[in-house]
Amino acid sequence: MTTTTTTATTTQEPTPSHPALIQVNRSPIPFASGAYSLVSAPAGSLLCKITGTTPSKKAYTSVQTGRDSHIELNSDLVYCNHSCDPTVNFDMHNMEVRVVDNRDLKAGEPLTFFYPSTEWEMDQPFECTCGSGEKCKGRIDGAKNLSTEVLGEYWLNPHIAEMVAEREAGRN
Ligand SMILES: C[S@@+](CC[C@H](N)C(=O)[O-])C[C@H]1O[C@@H](n2cnc3c(N)ncnc32)[C@H](O)[C@@H]1O
Repeated sequence: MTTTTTTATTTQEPTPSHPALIQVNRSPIPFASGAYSLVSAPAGSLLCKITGTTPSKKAYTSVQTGRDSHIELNSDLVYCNHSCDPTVNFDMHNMEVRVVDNRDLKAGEPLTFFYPSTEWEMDQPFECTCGSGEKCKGRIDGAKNLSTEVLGEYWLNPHIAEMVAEREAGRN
């Protein structure tokens, strides 16, 4: 008599870091995954504090926290993509993710921020696919190569605002 044993294989999803707040939609296409909001929240409100970070070198996953400092988020916040019409701000001085000031966030919307609001010169530039039409800036490589006028459309972290001011004064 022959016995056949079948072994079930399951793909284990990583444990969500923010199960009440963020849903990560994972794509088999490299760099095409994204974070989506599970909640609605008013403009300007605090969505979460940024915790559990570690200092790092500049990388496509890192976020700039100061002129010469970068961190790894070590959470599902890393899946927040860039948008030229973002839904949230990453405030790396107060370590907060807040809804943008000009509109409310609706459950189901992507959690996106304007990468040049934290990054001066990015490690891995890309052609933006945010789909924001005329608002889309095209190639995203950090604040350094965007005009002061364009940057003026967005909330900026203090380190980026400072570097823009220095550039204006001819020191950067
Ligand atoms: C920190 S990761 C964000 C999560 C990433 N989408 C993933 O699947 O791992 C940053 C990378 O995501 C991609 N990305 C983020 N926003 C994008 C956008 N608006 N257009 C095109 N690619 C984007 C770029 O490859 C970028 O280097």
